[in-house]
Amino acid sequence: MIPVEEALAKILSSLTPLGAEEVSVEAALGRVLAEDVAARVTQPPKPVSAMDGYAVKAADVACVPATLTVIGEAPAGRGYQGMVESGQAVRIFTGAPLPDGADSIVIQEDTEASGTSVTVKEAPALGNYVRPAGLDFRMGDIGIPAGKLLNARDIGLAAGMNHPWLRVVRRPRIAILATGDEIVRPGDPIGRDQIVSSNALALSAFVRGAGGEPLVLGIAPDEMDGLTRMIAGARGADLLVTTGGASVGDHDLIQTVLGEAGSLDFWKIAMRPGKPLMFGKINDTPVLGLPGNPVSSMVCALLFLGPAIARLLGQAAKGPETQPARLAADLKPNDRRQDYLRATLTIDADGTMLATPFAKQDSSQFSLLTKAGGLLVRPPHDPARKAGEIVQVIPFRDSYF
Ligand SMILES: Nc1nc2c(c(=O)[nH]1)N[C@H]1C(S)=C(S)[C@@H](COP(=O)(O)OP(=O)(O)OC[C@H]3O[C@@H](n4cnc5c(N)ncnc54)[C@H](O)[C@@H]3O)O[C@H]1N2
Ligand code: MOO
Repeated sequence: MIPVEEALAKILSSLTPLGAEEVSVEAALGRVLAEDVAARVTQPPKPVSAMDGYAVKAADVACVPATLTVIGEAPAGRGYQGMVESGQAVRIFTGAPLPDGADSIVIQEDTEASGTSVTVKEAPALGNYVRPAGLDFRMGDIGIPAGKLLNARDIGLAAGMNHPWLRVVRRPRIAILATGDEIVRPGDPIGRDQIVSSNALALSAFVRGAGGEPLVLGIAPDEMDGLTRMIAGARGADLLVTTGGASVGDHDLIQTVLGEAGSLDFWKIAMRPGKPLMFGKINDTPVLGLPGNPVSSMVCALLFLGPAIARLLGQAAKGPETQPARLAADLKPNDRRQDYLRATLTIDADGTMLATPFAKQDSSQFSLLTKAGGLLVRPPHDPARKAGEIVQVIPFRDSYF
């Protein structure tokens, strides 16, 4: 058996980041930026008012009250064209350009208007409520660095920097193939001795959440010809993910089929759940073969598929992060496999995270994976643990997992 880290390193070393494509800025949420976003405008382009009021010369109103002649109006988007001379003011609104000759804004609450004149009652400091040109950014400033996963704030800044289109890393195309004569798609007639497939759709959701483009190929039978034909559907994908048929049974054919058409390593990984895992290539498409047990396939997705997608997206590719938590139940000594126990995670009175592993941990129990708040990680040969001891957990933080 090989350790989890070794398997992950092998997978990552055989994947290379994908190229870029252009998408509209509004379609770029959740995409990875392929090149720096530099401002194509200066914002604000010229000095503008930050308040509704009057544009004045500060020197004119150093002694208050002071009465000025209102010579015109500057609404946002349509600035005053003339020059403000001594003794004059321009009625101005938030976002409007500061008229030539004016240097400060008096807010309307500090004035009294009467016909074509205005009396200023509070003296403004020089530059009061004036936003200088380039206060936010200047032409050429780098707003968002390449490699950033774009969120709504980034979309706003990129749009404000005048980018209708952005170059982003192409979404990894991940083909997903479930295998097994015993499984049917949800909603299809369920034959005698058959069960409903959960893995392919769970993996599809996982891929989408992680930034990939899933393509569910369907369910391949436990028979060479059918399996070979279904695998051919993965042509053009950046990665083929299979579930089931990874073990040593007579009907576990994935390894044989893939091995004949490409190259495939079969590993036993020192982890539970998720011991049998395959990795290799077929027709130059990398293949990740996950175990069929539903919880094993999802834990393997979290540990291996997530980082693999991150690598294809050119992002830092590493396993999920752990954090300390206080154990809420005693645990027996662990054997040589690294354990990933489904656990509820709660916060106790002093703010410490409390991990309560479920008593049953069979890798067929998807319902417990959904109830869990995270995985309690136990290293190989971890000694018996008592409630109250500190352990490491992987909280399910990603909104899509
Ligand atoms: N003699 C041994 N038997 C097994 C070993 C072993 O080392 N020696 N390993 C066990 C472990 S650990 C695992 S994990 C499983 C992995 O088995 P496979 O990857 O070959 O998967 P299958 O046999 O096809 O299925 C296992 C289990 O999962 C159910 N399944 C399969 N696909 C789906 C799906 N899409 N949705 C829902 N459930 C699915 C399937 O019906 C089986 O119950 O092997 C152990 N055996
Ligand atoms: O790896 Mo299996 O996942 O222990 O059931």
